[in-house]
Amino acid sequence: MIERLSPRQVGTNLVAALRLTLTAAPGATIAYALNSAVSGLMPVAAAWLTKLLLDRLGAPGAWPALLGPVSGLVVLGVLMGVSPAVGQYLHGRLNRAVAILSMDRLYHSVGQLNGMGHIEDPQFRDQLVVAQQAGRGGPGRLVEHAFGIARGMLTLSGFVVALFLLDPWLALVVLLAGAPALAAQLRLSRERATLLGRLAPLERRELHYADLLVSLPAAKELRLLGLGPLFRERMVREMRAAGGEQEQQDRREAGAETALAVLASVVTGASLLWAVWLAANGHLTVGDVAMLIAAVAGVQASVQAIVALVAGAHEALLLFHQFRAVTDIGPDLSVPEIPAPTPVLAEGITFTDVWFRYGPDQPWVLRGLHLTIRQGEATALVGLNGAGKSTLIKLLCRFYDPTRGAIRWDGTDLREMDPVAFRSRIGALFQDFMEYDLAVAENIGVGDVEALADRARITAAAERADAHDLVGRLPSGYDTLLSRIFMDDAGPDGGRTGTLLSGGQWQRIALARAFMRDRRDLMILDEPTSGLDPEAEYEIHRRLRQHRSGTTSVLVSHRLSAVRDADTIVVLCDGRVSERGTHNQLMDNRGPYARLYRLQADGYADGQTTLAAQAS
Ligand SMILES: Nc1ncnc2c1ncn2[C@@H]1O[C@H](COP(=O)(O)OP(=O)(O)OP(=O)(O)O)[C@@H](O)[C@H]1O
Repeated sequence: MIERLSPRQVGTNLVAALRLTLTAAPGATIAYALNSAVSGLMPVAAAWLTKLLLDRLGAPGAWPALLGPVSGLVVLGVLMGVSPAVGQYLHGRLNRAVAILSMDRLYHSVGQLNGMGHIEDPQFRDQLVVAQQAGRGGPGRLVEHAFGIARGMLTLSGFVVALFLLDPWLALVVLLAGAPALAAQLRLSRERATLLGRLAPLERRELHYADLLVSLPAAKELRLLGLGPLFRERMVREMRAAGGEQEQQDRREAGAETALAVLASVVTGASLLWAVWLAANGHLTVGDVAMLIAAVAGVQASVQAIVALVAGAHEALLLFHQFRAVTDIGPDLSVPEIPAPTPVLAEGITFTDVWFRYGPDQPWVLRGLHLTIRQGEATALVGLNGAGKSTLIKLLCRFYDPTRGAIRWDGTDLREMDPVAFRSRIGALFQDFMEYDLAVAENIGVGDVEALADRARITAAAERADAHDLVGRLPSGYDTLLSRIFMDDAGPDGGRTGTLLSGGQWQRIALARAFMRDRRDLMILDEPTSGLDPEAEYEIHRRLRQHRSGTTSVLVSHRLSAVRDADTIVVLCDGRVSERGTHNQLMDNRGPYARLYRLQADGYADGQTTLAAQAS
């Protein structure tokens, strides 16, 4: 998953990271660069001043001449003490600003995914995990490493020049001794980055099990079925697998670093011997020896620091590349440069020979479906489990494009429209609606974000969904926090726990959310009353009938009594329309609809007979 980068990719990623930091924190970036440059030159300056001091110490009456190097060393000492603290502060500031900007960009790009294809793709989700990790500290780390390398290069060049002046051969040997370290660290950093990619699926599964163990929706089944130990054991298994991979990597790193440390010590020892031998034979002064020792140690320290920084930068670069792969991914549904307008629906929506499957390796769900949803009519979709009703709804919202065939809005193919503009024409209640950990008013208001603060519209939507009375009974009415995982600390008395609703009560809130968009062209209701008690269900359907005149609606329901007065009932079977018509027409047809309807009606009749028998 994490591949080798070409020099061009290295360059573009570095430029992109620098641009990101300059946008996020221009002042801190420039100050950090200057601080790095100053701190890079300080060790060399200190070594030269020490050499000067030592050489002048031997000369008679040298006191005035000593003042220069001494005061230089004092100033350097102060700078050396201050520079790391300043660097750390600037780095923290830079990192925080970059993390905010990169996470904002990452989630902006994820928000640009206009379909469901990528978000349901496990490979993309793994890539997303790496990008999330890289986005938080990655770009900042990359720039920090890049400046660190520049700082190290400055120190290194200073010491190399000094060493060359004293002994060119020694300079060459010390420099060459850094080459194996560079090669080894580059290899290790690539391995570390690849490891992150391999760990992503393990970590996602581990988090999934950990989440299940404390999740509120799973809590009941977990306790009743005793699933805790099973999921805990699976979580630990994923952690062990990830830990095993990390352990192997750590072992390789420890081995390589030990070998490199031994090599460095051998080079230092040999250079020291060489310097002492030269001094003993009168080729070097005491100051030269001090400079040579400082230069050998300085070159080695800066080569080591550069090698470690290059390796770190390499790893950060590979991760940043993944981050950019996600931020540059672009929309997963094609949108023409100049999209067709999305006019008010005048005639209807047509499905022409629509074939659809969720992926090339998945079975066909819709198989040559022809359907017309006429403007102003109520169309009901019925069919057995897995017949493709929810899939049809998802295509109707353009969460996916048909694999073959076309869906047209008043004759315009949905693919020619901008999905965002198109979806703003639709109101929907999905079978798997969301229960947001927000206040009631917000839970309803998000149905039309522009009206989030419009209490009158929120109340009207709640009244239509038969939810107003229920909200009135909650501790803070529309301001009640619907959550058991957050405290409601925004209220006047603060620190109150939130409230949890029943399934049917939640469904009414979700229905009210859908009604926030009731002036749109198309209202989609996928099993809107499945969790409601019979009285509430009757009431909601009565209101739906009352309000739907003139609006176009698509209703999916297994409760056939709820769909019997739709203008058209469409029966889906095996991804095709098997019959369509009004309730009476379909009953006369004696086809699948009539059979299902009788089955349900008989169930109720049997129940009534039994109840009557029990009563008598
Ligand atoms: N995201 C998905 N990825 C892969 N396959 C899917 C996905 N969603 C649904 N399917 C498959 O598509 C088929 C049709 O599912 P769909 O949810 O459309 O049926 P349905 O008629 O709404 O069923 P139900 O009455 O149970 O809600 C099923 O076989 C299901 O496994």
